[in-house]
Amino acid sequence: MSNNSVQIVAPSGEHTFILNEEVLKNLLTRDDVKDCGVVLVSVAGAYRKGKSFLLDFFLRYLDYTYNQGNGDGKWLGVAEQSLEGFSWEGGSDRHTTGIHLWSQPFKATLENGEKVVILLMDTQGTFDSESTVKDNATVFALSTMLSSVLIYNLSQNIEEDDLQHLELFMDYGCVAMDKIEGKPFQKLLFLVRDWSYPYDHKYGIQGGKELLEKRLQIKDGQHEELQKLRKYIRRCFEECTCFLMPHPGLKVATDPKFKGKLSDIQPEFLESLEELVPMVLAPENLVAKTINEQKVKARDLLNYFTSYIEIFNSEKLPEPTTILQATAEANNRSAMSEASDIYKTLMEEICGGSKPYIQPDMLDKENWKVMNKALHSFDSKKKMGGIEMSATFRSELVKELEEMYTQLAAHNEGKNVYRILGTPIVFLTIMILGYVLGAVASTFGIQILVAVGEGATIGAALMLAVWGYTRISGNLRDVGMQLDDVAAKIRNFVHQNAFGSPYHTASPLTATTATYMDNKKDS
Ligand SMILES: Nc1nc2c(ncn2[C@@H]2O[C@H](COP(=O)(O)OP(=O)(O)OP(=O)(O)O)[C@@H](O)[C@H]2O)c(=O)[nH]1
Ligand SMILES: [Mg+2]
Repeated sequence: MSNNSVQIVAPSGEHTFILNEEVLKNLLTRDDVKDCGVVLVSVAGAYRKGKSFLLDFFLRYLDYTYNQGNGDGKWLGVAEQSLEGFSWEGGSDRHTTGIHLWSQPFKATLENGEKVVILLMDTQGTFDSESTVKDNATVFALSTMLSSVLIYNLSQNIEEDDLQHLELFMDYGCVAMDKIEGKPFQKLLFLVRDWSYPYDHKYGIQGGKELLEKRLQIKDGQHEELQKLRKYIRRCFEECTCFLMPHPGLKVATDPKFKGKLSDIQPEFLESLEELVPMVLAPENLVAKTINEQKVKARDLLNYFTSYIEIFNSEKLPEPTTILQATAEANNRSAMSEASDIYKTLMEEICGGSKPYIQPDMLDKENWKVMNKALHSFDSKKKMGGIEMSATFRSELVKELEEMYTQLAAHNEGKNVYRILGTPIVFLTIMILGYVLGAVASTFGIQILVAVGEGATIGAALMLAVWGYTRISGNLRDVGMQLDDVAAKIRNFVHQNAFGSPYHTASPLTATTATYMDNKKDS
């Protein structure tokens, strides 16, 4: 595997986080990736509990299955191979900081035919000695909000405080549930490492389900807060499950020279991996990210990352309503950038750089059609935040498209040979006509017309010479512009008399913001 992990969110000293937007953009807006759905698998939880180590087995599976196209189940690799990918190591101090993604999105097709990319996310462990509550909440929030599968990595058991760390999101989910369609999050997998009681509940998914059932049970006499938390965990996630992992053996846990060789790992740990990893990543088990029942595309993720980082950096700990607001804004912004992309692509085909000049009136009509298509794409997306928020983003979109059109129209004008050469053509034409008139008039001996013809020829030649001088030297620019003006007036006069309308080169925006807004009301 020639790829590596990239740190997309980095701690910045002041207990805030910096988004590495450039790297994330390169990853998510690649042409072959940006329009795909996203399966984002994130592993979060306390530090030093084998999160990065586990993800490297996920990588092996993805590489074997999706890059090499194998399906024979022999993805674990050979006994003596070291385990590489996301950086992991032994020791008591925290290792991973911020948030990392694997630099290669793996491509897959869901059973419904939808194309997706699978992204793996490794996160900074919570509760190390250097992080504040807010640092932990930020990393955990980003994992929860952005992933379609959240693997909550726990050590030995599911304890009450493990559940309480989910509380912020359950409050968010509770606020969100009234405002959005569907459940706020997709899949939550409690992964219990070093499970030591297989005689109570067996290793694997079955034992995990039994344990989770017990831990999420609502009992009489239980504190109201505990009951509420349990109810919401189930209500906020479409699927909530648990897996019990055996201890990997002393070499893994205590040997500083351990490099991840399979031969050094307890066989029952490897057997559990063979059950766990395909359960998350096999083609038939992939869960794509949705928000408000809408598929989230790779490029949309960028908007969500940006919005969430902003609120988590700017407030002490954001209120659930603020998180919801940020989600709704990112959701509208995604619809907006998709519409704007549609406009750009379609207009590029009509008047892009390599396309020839197009009549301004025609361009205006095409713009009207394309703009309506783009706005239709925005309008037809199910959006969060209500009509008012969507109307604000819509008018921002219209403004953006109009600005793009002004630039495109100006660029189109730049290709108009007649406009560039308009002034000299007018003066040259007058010179030729004057000369012809003089010649014809002299044949018939009409002296007055001879004088007019010669006067026109000399006058036009003089104007042409002065115009040429102003353009070449850059001096007397006002005079040059006045001559352009004279030529334009003559041209318009002729056009008006010949075709009944003046010749115009500038392309006025006939479709204004108000017109588009009216259009929306009608539709
Ligand atoms: N006991 C135990 N140790 C494990 C397990 N999996 C990995 N380890 C060991 O745990 C140590 C830490 O592994 P990492 O993957 O770096 O842990 P992490 O959770 O990513 O740690 P941070 O990045 O600091 O949050 C390594 O020495 C691994 O060999 C496990 O299931 N049980
Ligand atoms: Mg780690």
